[in-house]
Amino acid sequence: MILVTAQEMAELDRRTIEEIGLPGAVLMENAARGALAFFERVMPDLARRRVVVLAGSGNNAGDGFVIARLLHGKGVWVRVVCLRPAERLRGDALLNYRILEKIGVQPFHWNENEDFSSQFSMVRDADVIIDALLGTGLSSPVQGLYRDIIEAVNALQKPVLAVDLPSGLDASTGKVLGAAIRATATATFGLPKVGQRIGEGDALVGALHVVDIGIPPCVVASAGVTRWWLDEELCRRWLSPRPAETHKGRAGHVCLLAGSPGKTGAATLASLGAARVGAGLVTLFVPRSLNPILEVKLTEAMTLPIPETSEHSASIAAETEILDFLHGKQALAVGPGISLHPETQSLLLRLISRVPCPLVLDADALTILAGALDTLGEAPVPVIVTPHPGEMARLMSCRVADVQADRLQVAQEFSRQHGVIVLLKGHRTVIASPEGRVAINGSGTPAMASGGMGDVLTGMIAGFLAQGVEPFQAACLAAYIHGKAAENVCQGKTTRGLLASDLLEHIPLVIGALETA
Ligand SMILES: NC(=O)C1=CN([C@@H]2O[C@H](COP(=O)(O)OP(=O)(O)OC[C@H]3O[C@@H](n4cnc5c(N)ncnc54)[C@H](O)[C@@H]3O)[C@@H](O)[C@H]2O)[C@H](O)CC1
Ligand SMILES: [K+]
Repeated sequence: MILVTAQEMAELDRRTIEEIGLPGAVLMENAARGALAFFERVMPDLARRRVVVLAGSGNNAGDGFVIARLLHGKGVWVRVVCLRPAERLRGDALLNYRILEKIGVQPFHWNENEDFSSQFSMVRDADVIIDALLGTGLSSPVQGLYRDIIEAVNALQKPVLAVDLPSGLDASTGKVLGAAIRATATATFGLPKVGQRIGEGDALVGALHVVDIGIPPCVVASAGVTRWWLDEELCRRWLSPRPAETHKGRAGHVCLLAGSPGKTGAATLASLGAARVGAGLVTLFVPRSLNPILEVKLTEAMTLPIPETSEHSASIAAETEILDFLHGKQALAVGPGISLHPETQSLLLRLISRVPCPLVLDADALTILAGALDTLGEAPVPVIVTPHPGEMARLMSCRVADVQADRLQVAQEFSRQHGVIVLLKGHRTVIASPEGRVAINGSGTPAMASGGMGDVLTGMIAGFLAQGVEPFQAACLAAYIHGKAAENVCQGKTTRGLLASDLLEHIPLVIGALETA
């Protein structure tokens, strides 16, 4: 599903109203009705609860007024508390404020000159609070009364149902501006906001539901937004079905350069990750003395013993043999466990500028690359780099905290700067492409924080590349399926003890579920 910023959503609203002719009041009515239907699913006994709607001064408040009207019509005990005078209301919000008055639901207006606690008692006595203070119109850090109310509501530890966004959350960045509501659930309108999926948004929205308010698909399509939330629906679209007459020669040949003493597991996991997403053939380039070990650890994947250094890592002498072998192959993954031996470093940098097939760089290859970023510009093929936050910080010469503070921006900046696809790992993995496409992964579990997970992912990306999936989508599919496989192993029962090798047999099952749904 597409993710939009506040500005993009406002433009979709504007075009729907001004160019298509759907009145704003209709959108508001659709928004409120859809939100209430979702809220009633989240809280089936809502009709028997005492509900307070907290209203601000814009159309988010307008949604709240309509929800109050609908609740009143169902005989629900509902009160509306406005933080701003009615004179501040405009347009559809004012229209629905007046309608509320006419049906006998007189909103209460907060008086900043009177005692906070006594006025707040109405909110404190409610069973459920509906947050219609601020939506996509948030334009500065909340302060004063808004901040006091938000912090007091959060302190109540009562169910809070957010209209469009938890108030105080920036829809475009996921940053909290001053203070933000911690919602039990959020009904958002039209399309999910990128800020609900990154930064602090993911935690603050609670259960998120997208309400169709009637924005025509043609308006969404013409907006040309290339930012996605990676979910089952999207991955199903991007995963082209395998033709019946496929044979292993048609499913691509993945090569990997991985492994060194003590790191044969990384090479094994990456090779099996490639095989498990359906690559036809897999060949692992491995330092000669380690070959007997990998011959035992691997069955389906082949190995090619290559010249090695005195420390049994890949040697610069392997360059010609590797490049010769790569002709006619469809993808190369380099990095898991290759070591930082100077000769291995030289081999990597020479391969990057000569490799004939799409290239995935991970782990030690990224550490080596941090000292030679210009090499990326010499790559004659698409390159996908898969840093975790620490490796991203080294590549960007910044602190890890800077990476994590703005993951989307950091990934997009590096991608554009170096012309590579960036898969920035972590909670909500981000995939960015040089031409501006970006995706946030919706799958995964904290149990994935264990060694080897990245090796499997690297192999999976290479495996999709080998099957002809275009690089951005290959990285996205691998990220989603990798996380979903981990979810399926854990089944919500654990957040620790998951082994990277546990994922392997679940990968084809996740793919199968995507293909058959
Ligand atoms: N997405 C859709 O198709 C629809 C969305 N709807 C709702 O409309 C809001 C956006 O409405 P807007 O009036 O632009 O903004 P808000 O209601 O979010 O608030 C703006 C309001 O608040 C004041 N304000 C801004 N920042 C602050 C602050 N830090 N502290 C205090 N007050 C602040 C600002 O001056 C304005 O007065 C969207 O979220 C949906 O809920 C439509 O209802 C239907 C179509
Ligand atoms: K809100």
